[in-house]
Formats: sequence, C-alpha cells, structure tokens
Amino acid sequence: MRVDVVTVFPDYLAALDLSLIGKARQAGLLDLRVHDLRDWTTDRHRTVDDTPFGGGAGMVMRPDVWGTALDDVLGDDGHLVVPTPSGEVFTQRHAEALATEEHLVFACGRYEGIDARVAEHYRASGRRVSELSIGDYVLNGGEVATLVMVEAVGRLLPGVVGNPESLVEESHGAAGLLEYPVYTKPPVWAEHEIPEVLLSGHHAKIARWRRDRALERTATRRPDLIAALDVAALDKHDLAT
Ligand SMILES: N#Cc1c(-c2ccc3ccn(Cc4ccc(CN5CCCC5)cc4)c3c2)n[nH]c1N
Repeated sequence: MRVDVVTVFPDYLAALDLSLIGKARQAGLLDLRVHDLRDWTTDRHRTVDDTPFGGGAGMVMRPDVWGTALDDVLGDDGHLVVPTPSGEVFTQRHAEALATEEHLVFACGRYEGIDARVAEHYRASGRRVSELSIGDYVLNGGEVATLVMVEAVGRLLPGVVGNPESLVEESHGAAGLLEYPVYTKPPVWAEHEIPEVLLSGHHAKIARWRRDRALERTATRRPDLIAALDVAALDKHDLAT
C-alpha cells in the first residue's frame, strides 16, 4: 500500500518512522510519503490560508494550493482521506475498508479547515473521498488524526503484525465487543491475584470467561455497542471457543 500525507507540519508525522509502522516501511509493506503543502505555494510568503467568506474567526486553507498539491499526489488511484471534526466517526470498520485500498492520500488541514470545494471537487470527479473524524473533541489540525488512522490501517496490512491471530480477537473485533482484561506474571502483584480460571489450563472455560468479561465491559462502558452487537459473529466466536 502507498500512503501519501500532505501537511504544513511534516515533522508531526515522524512518529510513523517508529515501531511497527516504521518496520513495515523498511520491509516495503507500506510506502509512506510525507509532503509539505507549502511546496505547492507560488508566493514568496508560501501562503496556504486566507480569510473565510461569510466572516467568522480564524482562517481557511486555500483551495488552489490544495488542488495543485492533490492533483500531483493523488495520481489515478488515490483515495482521498480528509480528517475533519465534521466527518463520519472513524471506526475499525473504516480501518478495515481503507486497508483494502492500494493508495491513500491524507489531506491534513489546519486553521479552521480546508475550503469545502476541495473535497467536493475530487468527489465530483469520481474520486473516492472520505471525510473522517477520530472522535467528538476538537484538535488543532488533521495530523494527529492521520497518525491514528495510518496506524489503525497499517497494522491490518499482511505481514505488519507478527501474529495475525491477534488481529482477530481485538476490541471492536468481529463480534464488536470491547477487549477482555489481560494479565501476566507475577501471579500476585501488590496483593492482587489472577482470576483462577486463567490458571486452570481449561481453554473452553478461559474462552467463556473472556467472552463474559468482554460482554460485561461492553455493557458497562459502551452500551451503544450492545445495540449494534453482531450476535451472529458473537455466537460464531462463542462456538469457536
Ligand atoms: N479528524 C479529526 C478531528 C479534528 C480536526 C481535523 C482536521 C482539522 C483541520 C483544522 N482543524 C481545527 C479545527 C478546529 C475547529 C473547527 C470548527 N470550526 C467551527 C466553525 C468553523 C470551524 C474546525 C477545525 C482540524 C481539526 N478535530 N477533532 C477531530 N476528531
């Protein structure tokens, strides 16, 4: 997969040189390129923003600069991803769908956002465009959201995560449940013991206990997920354990 990121803060994406995503890049599993939007400006001040039509606080990012940048970077096959507080909330389902793409281009806005005609223009020209938000809180730009989405998508690519098995059982996995609690040595820490069933070696009981804890957590912390629970997948998951 090729991923391009266009931003006025290229250094923000340095974290993608590290850990699993960094290793995936070195292994050639992920071709990640970060671009400075100002490289497409034409004035001596390398201006990327201007005042908003209709008034209001702050500045808006110019469509002309973004247009020349994205025309260069999108190529024929790029799927444009625009992080924005007004986007659809990004979920594991979005990560799974984006992980099937050959080429993603993330447009990181700043100020009060990118001129709305940019996303409109590429959608109207038949391009796949996803305007996505990573949650209901306000950030200062799209870079943090891009880091989140590139990590969530990148780890789903074949060969990136050592044990693909671990991708199946995760929170928000196939059955849509939160993750069960995990423990490791020592068996007693600060007078806290390990749930006995986990020491039993009885795999069916352990799987059932984990499923029950996941259900409990989900009902307590994310009742909204219970409503959307994929019971069929849960049963399949249940039967498989
Ligand atoms: N993903 C994601 C995001 C973002 C995000 C993503 C991209 C950009 C580009 C600029 N900003 C800053 C900003 C701040 C406030 C507003 C609202 N204003 C009200 C009237 C006109 C705009 C618009 C933008 C961004 C924020 N925030 N939270 C998320 N989950």
